[in-house]
Amino acid sequence: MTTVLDSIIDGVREDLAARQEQVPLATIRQQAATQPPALDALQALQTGRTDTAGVRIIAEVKRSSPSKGALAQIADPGALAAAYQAGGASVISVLTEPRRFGGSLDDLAAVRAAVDIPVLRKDFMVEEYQFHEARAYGADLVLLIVAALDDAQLRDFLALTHDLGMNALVEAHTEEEIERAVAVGARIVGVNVRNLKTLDVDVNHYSAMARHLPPELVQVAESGVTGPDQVLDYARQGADAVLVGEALVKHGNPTEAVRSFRAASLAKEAQ
Ligand SMILES: O=C(O)c1ccccc1NCC(=O)[C@H](O)[C@H](O)COP(=O)(O)O
Repeated sequence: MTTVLDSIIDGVREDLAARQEQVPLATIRQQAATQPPALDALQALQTGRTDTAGVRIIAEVKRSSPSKGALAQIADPGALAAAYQAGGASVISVLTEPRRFGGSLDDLAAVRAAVDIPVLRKDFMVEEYQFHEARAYGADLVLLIVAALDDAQLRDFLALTHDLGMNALVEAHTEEEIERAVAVGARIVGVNVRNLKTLDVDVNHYSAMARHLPPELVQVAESGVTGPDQVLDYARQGADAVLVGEALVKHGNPTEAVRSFRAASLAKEAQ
């Protein structure tokens, strides 16, 4: 059966083939090599569970989604990202897939130019070219979706990511996917409570999966945040960082939204 994830990836491959015709791999590699070194996303996220600064927020620039359609008119993604940073975001996530998410590499470049914190290229990474492209457009961190890759690809792409000086958010949904992420040496593991095959979102899924996450890894709770209470809940389950899209792009005041999410997690120890 063809899943939503399969059909997204088919589109990604078609678009990628067109881009590779325009800009060959050798050229994009050269462009990547001219970028300043990637910022350290691992450091930006890794003490979210243990220090007193509260859970780290990965704030997303998300125009639309397969599950919800259009979410927000984002006229200036750089300005939105700067507003997130002003609220205390630790990392900015930029969806660059155009067909279902309305994103682009131009969005990534605009965000890179507007902030001085790490930037995640959030896309469906299935070929080497995309990793050089991510770096060429200023990404510090890329997404590796375990469900979209076999073990050899996961291992090779993680190594390539590190060779390029970037970090990877390795995204799992099931216990088996967490085991695969750990086995290839992931340093930052996300549990997406959205099932990318069915699009079902179940925020309680995080607590069911969190117990399988090795404590030494950076742990990220992804999706399903509607307000500060959910951020606090993920923080209580041990998340170092929480990735938020829809709730932030729909909020009228993105700086205040990030600030309130961050502040909510500080209540973790209070009860
Ligand atoms: O958002 C979707 O509908 C979606 C569908 C298929 C694959 C990926 C999808 N979203 C990517 C994400 O995981 C989210 O953008 C991210 O975790 C933020 O989620 P949310 O805060 O629930 O917008």
